[in-house]
Amino acid sequence: MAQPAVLPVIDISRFRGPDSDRAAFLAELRSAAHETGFFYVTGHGVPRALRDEVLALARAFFALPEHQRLEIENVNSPQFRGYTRTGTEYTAGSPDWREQIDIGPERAALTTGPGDPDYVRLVGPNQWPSALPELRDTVLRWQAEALRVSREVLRALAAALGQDEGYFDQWFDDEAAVHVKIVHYPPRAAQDADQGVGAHKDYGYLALLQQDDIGGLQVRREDGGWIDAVPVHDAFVFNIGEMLEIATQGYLRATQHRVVSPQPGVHRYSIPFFLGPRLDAVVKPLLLPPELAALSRGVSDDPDNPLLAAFGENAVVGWLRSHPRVAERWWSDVLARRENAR
Ligand SMILES: O=C(O)CCC(=O)C(=O)O
Ligand SMILES: [Fe+2]
Repeated sequence: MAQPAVLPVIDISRFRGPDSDRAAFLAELRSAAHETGFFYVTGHGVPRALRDEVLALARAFFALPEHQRLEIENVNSPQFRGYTRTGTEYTAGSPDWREQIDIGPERAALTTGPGDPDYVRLVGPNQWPSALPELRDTVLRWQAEALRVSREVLRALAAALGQDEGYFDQWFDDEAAVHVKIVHYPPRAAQDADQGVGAHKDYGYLALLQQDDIGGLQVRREDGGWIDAVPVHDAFVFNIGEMLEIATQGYLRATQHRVVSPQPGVHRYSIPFFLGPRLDAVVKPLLLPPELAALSRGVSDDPDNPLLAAFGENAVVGWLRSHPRVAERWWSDVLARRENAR
């Protein structure tokens, strides 16, 4: 099969358009999601002003003096929310050259008892910088819009897979475990040190990305080459997460991608949004129409990073692994219990 050089563009407003166009729209979406697992989404209705505002605030936050960024460092947060410095996150054994803020659903922490699952401790408030008070309101509005658009894309995907469009809805209510990152990729430190973020797949169901106009995101092709996800005006980049790969037994695929660091003197800002379900969600394989099931490729599970069908436990394992300092400070009892159980 010829390898695509550019990612397909999906106009999501066609999903609510004339009935006569529905089958063609769903076929386009299905092939974009099955073949590359990455596509641009236009027609999403997120106001330009909000998208500009959130990027402008991202630039303003990362321009703050370090002590003001560290005011919201994630070690302060039992829920892994807040700021992480450049070079402290690793992908495939090498440090990623980016700094970021992790933001989740804005909720009060729950009081937990001995019988509660560990994931209940992931529920809680975000941290917001006192030096940039506007950030909270703007990011929460953007988060709500990203949730709206990604749920709509998920409904369209359910329909494209021969299900009722509400098939996934029960796991994606107001308690869905969504995750926003606000990311700054500083210029590369040396010409060959270009790992903004190393090659990886996203977990969750879908990821939505708002990027600025610098570029650097690359998507793995089947033949091992890379496609540049060049910035497209007014479009979000969408990709399939590992949970949808599991649910479709590999009919949809979570494609690897990476970010190449900007050139010296150039800074890139991006805002990824990961659509996770409720923490108590359990992923069940869906029953695909036979003609699609015949094209399922199975789930490509990594023995170093096994995927669990129970979403909340998956999230706990992922956070404990990726932020050991937060884990030691706030989750030492859980770590000890898990260690003893091995
Ligand atoms: O910043 C980007 O362009 C993509 C980031 C990404 O892939 C991630 O954070 O998972
Ligand atoms: Fe990613």
